[in-house]
Amino acid sequence: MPTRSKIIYTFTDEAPALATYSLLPIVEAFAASADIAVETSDISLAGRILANFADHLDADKRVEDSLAALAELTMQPDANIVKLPNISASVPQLKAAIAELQALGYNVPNYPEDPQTDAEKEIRARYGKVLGSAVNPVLREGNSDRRAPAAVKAYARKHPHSMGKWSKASQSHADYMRGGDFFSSEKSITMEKAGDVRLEFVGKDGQVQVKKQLSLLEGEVLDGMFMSCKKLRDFFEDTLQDCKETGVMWSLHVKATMMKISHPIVFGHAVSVYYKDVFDKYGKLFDELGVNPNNGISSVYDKIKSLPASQQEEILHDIHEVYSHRPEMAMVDSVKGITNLHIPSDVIVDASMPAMIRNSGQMWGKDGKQKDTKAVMPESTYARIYQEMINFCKTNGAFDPVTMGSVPNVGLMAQQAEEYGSHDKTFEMTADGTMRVVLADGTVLMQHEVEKGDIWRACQTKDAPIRDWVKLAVTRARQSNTPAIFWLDPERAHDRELQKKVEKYLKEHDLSGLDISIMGYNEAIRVSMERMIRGRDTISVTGNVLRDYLTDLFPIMELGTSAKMLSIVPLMAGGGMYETGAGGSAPKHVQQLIEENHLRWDSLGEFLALAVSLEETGIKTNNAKAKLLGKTLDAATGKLLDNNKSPSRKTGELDNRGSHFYLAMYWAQELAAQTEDLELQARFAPLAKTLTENEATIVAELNAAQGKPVDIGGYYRSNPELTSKVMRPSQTFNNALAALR
Ligand SMILES: NC(=O)C1=CN([C@@H]2O[C@H](COP(=O)(O)OP(=O)(O)OC[C@H]3O[C@@H](n4cnc5c(N)ncnc54)[C@H](OP(=O)(O)O)[C@@H]3O)[C@@H](O)[C@H]2O)C=CC1
Ligand SMILES: O=C(O)CCC(=O)C(=O)O
Ligand SMILES: [Mg+2]
Repeated sequence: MPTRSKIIYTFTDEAPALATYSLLPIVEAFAASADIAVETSDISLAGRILANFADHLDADKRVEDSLAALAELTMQPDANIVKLPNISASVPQLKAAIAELQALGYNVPNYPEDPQTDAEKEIRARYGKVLGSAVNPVLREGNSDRRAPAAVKAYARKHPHSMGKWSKASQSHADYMRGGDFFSSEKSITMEKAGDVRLEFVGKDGQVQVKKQLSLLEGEVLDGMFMSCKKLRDFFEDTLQDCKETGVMWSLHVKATMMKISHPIVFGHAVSVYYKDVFDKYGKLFDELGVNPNNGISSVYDKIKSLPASQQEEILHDIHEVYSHRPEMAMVDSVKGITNLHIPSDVIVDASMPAMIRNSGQMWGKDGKQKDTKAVMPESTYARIYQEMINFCKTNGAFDPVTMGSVPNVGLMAQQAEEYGSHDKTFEMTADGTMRVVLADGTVLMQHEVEKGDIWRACQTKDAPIRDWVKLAVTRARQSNTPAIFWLDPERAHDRELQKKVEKYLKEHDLSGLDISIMGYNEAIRVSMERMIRGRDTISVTGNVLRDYLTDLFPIMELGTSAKMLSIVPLMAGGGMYETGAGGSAPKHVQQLIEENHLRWDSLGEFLALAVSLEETGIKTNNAKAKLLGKTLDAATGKLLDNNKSPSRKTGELDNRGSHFYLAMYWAQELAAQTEDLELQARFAPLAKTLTENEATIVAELNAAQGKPVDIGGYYRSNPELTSKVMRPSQTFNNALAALR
């Protein structure tokens, strides 16, 4: 008998966490038959807060630091982790989670927005570890392989999702800075040998302030770049004037969650430029109150609550006045009056831009109607790809999911590559001067003249992940017999350094019969789209940010959502992490569950990830039963797609729980029908029979639960008993599953 192996199933937030309450009992029951333990690991936002403040909690309320344990596991060759998406918290979300935990009796400290004392600074630093994208960069000790499996693509062709029509007259477009942004100032070097560098600021008075010391490895690529605060603010003002003149709606698309230091600052400038009159008039008062535009206009609403009613009304009146002379702004929720600038985590570029493009290039205005939009994305580095796609749709019309090919991605992300690892090397300048990168021997590697308010950052990309990324690209090209394009822009200093390495490492592989090329971003996306509308597939091999953007952009066009992607992270130490989908944690879905007890979250990403995870367990531990479980799970998923048993968006129809029931039934049927393993056949035959015979009863029980509000006792840390009850409402199904054990 093989040794008992372990799959770690992460417990996260929002919709995927809710889905876990229903899916995990099924997975545990099936996996046990192959002697596999499925262990959960709580990396939810609430869990991470508690783990970081264990010393503030009573002994019975302490939790272990699961993220740290998982991070260690990624370095082990036997790691097998199914990673669901988690909240990357903005400051307002973090504060809401803290308040909820405090109300539940957890004695965690308040978030110090303006820390003064050493104690406050220490608390703030600890919360800094929880803020923003704090999980993925820690666990992603491998590069990324994301694609639509054949069965999923076939499903999308058979049941195409709706696509908004494109008009040649559409005024929608992407707008980005033409100078003064990171792209314009990027400098890049490759370390010839390992060495220490200092990132330092030299003031006008010659004073040197060391901001950060880094130990760089041989072959490591280091970039430095900055965004001019003045030019950014001028750019925002210009975009607003342009919208005012042309009548096009204004929207902002950044990634304040993942780019947790630089993008909230960019977002904050957008807020204080759009509402300039208000910030000019009340600047001093807002400073006293602690208003922070980086947290959105909601920060004003929040902080003025302490003022007398009349003064609050005056400020609200002035905010309202702004709308009369500023262009219309895209809404997140027009019914509730929540705009694009409300909080920084509502509009996240990787998901928001494809949603807009899929929607005829339009977003929703304050009257709830769709309108042409200027999509403002200050950083021009990557914004141009969206303009290319918009142009393409204007010329060729919307993409057709029935005929279009696919653009899978091989993304460089291991060891916090590129911008996504830049947070501890990102600084908002407090004075005019020079930022420079200096070797230990005093050699200046690069420098930039900066002004107060500018955002300067450095990015690191290690050599080993680059080499691994090239290998992964060649492997995928070979295995899928698909052309692969490295998206490397000759205009970018960083990409020129990368290109040298790509050319070098490609030589390590047998490339015979493969079609591998290197292109700038504009050309790469154009060629990929031209091939795509002719039904052809093209692998995009990209850096970390494009990985993120493209793995929502193309899947949302092809499949309607990125949740249906197979997302594998072959860990460099030999283990595997299987991410579910490429999308997020869908907060709107939780709202629908609470109001109507319907969960439209599609767990397809979880099904796909689990099948690979089981198969890998089987291969690595020589466990034939595990392999068979993986194979039959894949077949069951195919059947589920074929029979259209994915969750519906409408309350009263099959939802997440119903789709889990069908998965279990098809999986049991597959196991009962196979003859490779008679023990498994005998074990699952009774379950297959019970579920098949009781299909109508179970679906009726599941659907009958819907339509009424439910209480799960919390948002960030819901009550496990209440949530489990809500997520497992069919007694017939629960009993059948229990009988398997
Ligand atoms: N890997 C990770 O850990 C990731 C985490 N995130 C986090 O997720 C949160 C929300 O991010 P956001 O950018 O708004 O994007 P999401 O990907 O959560 O949502 C965008 C929309 O996509 C649809 N969608 C996404 N996943 C599914 C699914 N499994 N089933 C059905 N529909 C789905 C939903 O559309 P509709 O509402 O129309 O049904 C949803 O509203 C943030 O906290 C973000 O940081 C984001 C990306 C990755
Ligand atoms: O970690 C995050 O905040 C988001 C990750 C993400 O969007 C992705 O990897 O596609
Ligand atoms: Mg993403």
